[in-house]
Amino acid sequence: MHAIEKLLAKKAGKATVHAGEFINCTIDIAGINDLYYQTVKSFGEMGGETVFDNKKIILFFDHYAPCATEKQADNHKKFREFAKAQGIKKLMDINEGVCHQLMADYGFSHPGEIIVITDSHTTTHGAFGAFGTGVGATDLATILVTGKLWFKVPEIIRINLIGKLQKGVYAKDVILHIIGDLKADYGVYKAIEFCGPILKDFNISERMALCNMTTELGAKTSYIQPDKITTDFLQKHGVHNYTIYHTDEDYKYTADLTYDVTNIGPQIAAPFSVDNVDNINKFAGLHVDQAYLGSCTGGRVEDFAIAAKILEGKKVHNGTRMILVPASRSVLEKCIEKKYIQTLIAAGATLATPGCAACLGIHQGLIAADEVCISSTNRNFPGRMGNLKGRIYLASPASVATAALYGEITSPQKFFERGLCS
Ligand SMILES: CC(C)[C@H](C(=O)O)[C@@H](O)C(=O)O
Ligand code: SF4
Repeated sequence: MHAIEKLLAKKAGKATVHAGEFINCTIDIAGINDLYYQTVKSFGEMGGETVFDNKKIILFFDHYAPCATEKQADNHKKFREFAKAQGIKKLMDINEGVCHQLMADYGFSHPGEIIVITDSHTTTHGAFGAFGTGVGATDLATILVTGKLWFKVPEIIRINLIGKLQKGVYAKDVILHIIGDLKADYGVYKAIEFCGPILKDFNISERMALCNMTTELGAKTSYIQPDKITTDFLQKHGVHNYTIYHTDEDYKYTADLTYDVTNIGPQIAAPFSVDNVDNINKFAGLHVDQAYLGSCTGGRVEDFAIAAKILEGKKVHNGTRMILVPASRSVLEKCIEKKYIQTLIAAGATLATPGCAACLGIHQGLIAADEVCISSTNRNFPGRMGNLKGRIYLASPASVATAALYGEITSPQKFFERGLCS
C-alpha cells in the first residue's frame, strides 16, 4: 500500500484499501470559505442542527476580505452568526488571509490527516503529508452533519525530481513545466506524489507551491513524504502529535515519472490556459501593465524576499503597476519585520490586504481589456483577474518582480548572471 492508502484505510476503519474502491472516512478538518455560504444552507436542508464537532471546523473569510459589496458583507455576517450559534471558534475573519496559508501558519495541516475545504487548491496540504482535497457545498455540508465523507481511493502517480536547479529557477517554474508537459487533464481524480533529491532544496513554501498547482493537473490530492523539513516546520509551529505513513517498497504506481530540472529555465504559462507553458524567453519584451505578487501559490514570505531583493533601491517601471497581496496576516507581519514591504512600496508597489484579492478577479487589482498581467498566482483563464480580454501570464515571484522592474517580461536569470542575487 501507498502512504495515502494507509491514511485513508485508517480513516475508513479498514485494514486495507485499493485504488478505485469507495470508502467513507472520518474527516480531521473541514474548512468553509466565505464564497460558500451555500454549505450552511445545505446543512439546514439536510436537517443538520448541531455540527459534528465544532473544534474541527474552520471558517475562512478570504475570497473577499474585506468585503467589497453589501452582499459580501451580508454573507460574512451570516457566517459569523452561524459560527456563534454552533460554537465554532476557528473563524478566520477579514484580517487573517487565504485559507491554505492560514492552515500552514497556524500549524493546522498535519501528516496523516484528512483536510477537506471548499476550495480546489486544498491539494496544497499534501506538502505536509496530509490528504487534502477540495469539495463543494453539499459534500462539506455532509461532513458538518456526519463528520464523514465518501472518497474513491485515487490511483497514484509519482513524479521524481532530479538534477540541479539553475539559479533564478524555483518550484513554480518546475510545476509550470510539468503542467505544460502533462497537460491540464492528466491527473484527473488521481493523487500526485513528488519525490526525489530536489525536494531537499525545497522549503515548505516551495513544496506548497508544487502541491497547490497539482489542482491545475486535475489532481484529487497531492503528497510529499514528510521528512525533516516537514517535522522541523511542524515543531516550530508547536505540532508534535501526528502520524507519518510510509509507502511499501513494492507499491506499484499508476505512473512513475522522472523530471530532470537541470535544463528547466524560468517558465511562463501564457493565456488562456495553465498548460500553455513555455520558457520565459519566448515572451521576452512583452510589455506588462501589471505585476501581481500574491495568492496561496506565490504570496509567501520567501516570495516577497525575492521580489524585495530584485527591486531594492530601484523603481517599478513607469507604465507598470505592481500589486502586493501577502497570503496572510502572519506573512504580512514577517514581511514588514524584514522590511520587504517597505522596500517594495518605496519602489512604487501597491499593498493590498492579505487574502485572495484579484487572484480570482474579485477585488484589489483587476485588469482591463487587453491589459497584460504577469502573476504569481495559479490560473490564467479568460476573465480570471478582471476583464475577459485581460491576458494573464503565470510565472514565479522572481519573474513577476523582474517584469515589474523592466516593465516587460524578462528572465530573472539576468540578476544571477551578474551575481546580484545569491
Ligand atoms: C472560490 C473557490 C471555489 C475557487 C477554487 O475552489 O479554486 C477559488 O479559490 C479559485 O482559486 O478559483
Ligand atoms: S488565493 Fe487564489 S487560488 Fe488561492 S484560494 Fe484564493 S482564489 Fe483560490
